[in-house]
Amino acid sequence: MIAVIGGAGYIGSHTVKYLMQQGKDVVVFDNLSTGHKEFIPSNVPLVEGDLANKEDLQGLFTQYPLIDTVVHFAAFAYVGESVEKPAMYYQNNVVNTIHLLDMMLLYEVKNIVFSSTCATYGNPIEWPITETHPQNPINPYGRTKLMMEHIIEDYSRAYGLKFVALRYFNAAGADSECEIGEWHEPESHLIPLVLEVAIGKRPSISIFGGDFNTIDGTCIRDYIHVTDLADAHCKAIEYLKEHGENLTLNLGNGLGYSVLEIIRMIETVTECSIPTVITERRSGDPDKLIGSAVKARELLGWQPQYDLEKIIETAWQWHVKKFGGVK
Ligand SMILES: NC(=O)c1ccc[n+]([C@@H]2O[C@H](COP(=O)([O-])OP(=O)(O)OC[C@H]3O[C@@H](n4cnc5c(N)ncnc54)[C@H](O)[C@@H]3O)[C@@H](O)[C@H]2O)c1
Ligand SMILES: O=c1ccn([C@@H]2O[C@H](COP(=O)(O)OP(=O)(O)O[C@H]3O[C@H](CO)[C@H](O)[C@H](O)[C@H]3O)[C@@H](O)[C@H]2O)c(=O)[nH]1
Repeated sequence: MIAVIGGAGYIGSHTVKYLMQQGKDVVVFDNLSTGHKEFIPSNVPLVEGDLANKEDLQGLFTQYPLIDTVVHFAAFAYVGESVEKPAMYYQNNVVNTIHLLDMMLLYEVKNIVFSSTCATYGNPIEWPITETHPQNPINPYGRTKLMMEHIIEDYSRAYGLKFVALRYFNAAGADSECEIGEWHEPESHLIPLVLEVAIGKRPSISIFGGDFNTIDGTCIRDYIHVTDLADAHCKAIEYLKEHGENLTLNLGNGLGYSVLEIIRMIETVTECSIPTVITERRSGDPDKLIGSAVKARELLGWQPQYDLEKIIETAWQWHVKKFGGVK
């Protein structure tokens, strides 16, 4: 059985849906701090609990003794907030994750798939970024994730835990059946914010900086569909069971798009014109993040299915369904 920690959140809920479609046995553990109960399929049990409380975790592992694998999404993930409130981030992303690891050891659960991030690379020095690229995160959020990568490695060496650490690039898009999608409160990610302009909820999109060292002066990112991420998790779980070998993998499409290119693609897909305002840079934004996912393709046989247009189409369908009609 697979315990999905943070399974009511954006990437977690898409992974739960995908795992169920693959016939896996799943239980969700979530405190619903940023997740949504309605994102969990009715046939999947939810243990409402907080990683901060070891008793809640004991409850999970005693109630579901068949758990042999944990997929761990639960974390705080706003870069800006992590700069203002680092204590909150170190507590939830590091201390609370250590609780989870300790409880896994106590209940002899040996396999973990961990959500890491391209934010652990900081300002890259070469592209595409491979897994061996130096990791020098430039904000507390990225540092919490890098610390957890190291802690998990140490637990593996000393206590025999087996792990796959997945460094996602920019997760985007929604379930193609439009049952679930991206719903962060507050929303800070580019694509959903631009879609809010398209549905008339905001007058314009702020472009955070027009003087980056890129083709058009705006930041370049590697966007990867959330269902492609879900598929990679499923393959990572199978890999751990078959090979019992630790892995650290980038998950991205290997293609970079600037903020302006994203806005143009959204204008094409939505057939709406998007007013833009160039503002100050947001602190901690590297110019360009483009990942190499060659290792994930080779070792997991992972093949992303969604290009940028499909990513935006699914995000748009979900956005209109969830947040209202077109202006
Ligand atoms: N969204 C991205 O682009 C992106 C990119 C790279 C990495 N990540 C990582 O992926 C993971 C999931 O991101 P997301 O966008 O789905 O976030 P999310 O906020 O939608 O999901 C996180 C889930 O964890 C739960 N949670 C948080 N703290 C908890 C706790 N103490 N106890 C129990 N449950 C708790 C929340 O309620 C929520 O359901 C995070 O670890 C994030 O750092 C996300
Ligand atoms: O209103 C906005 C929002 C974003 N952006 C720009 O759009 C790009 C993408 O920004 P997002 O906020 O959508 O995503 P990030 O690139 O900041 O993603 C980072 O934060 C995520 C956590 O939510 C993940 O961890 C990810 O790995 C990490 O790189 C950035 O250049 C950002 O400056 C704007 O110009 N205007």
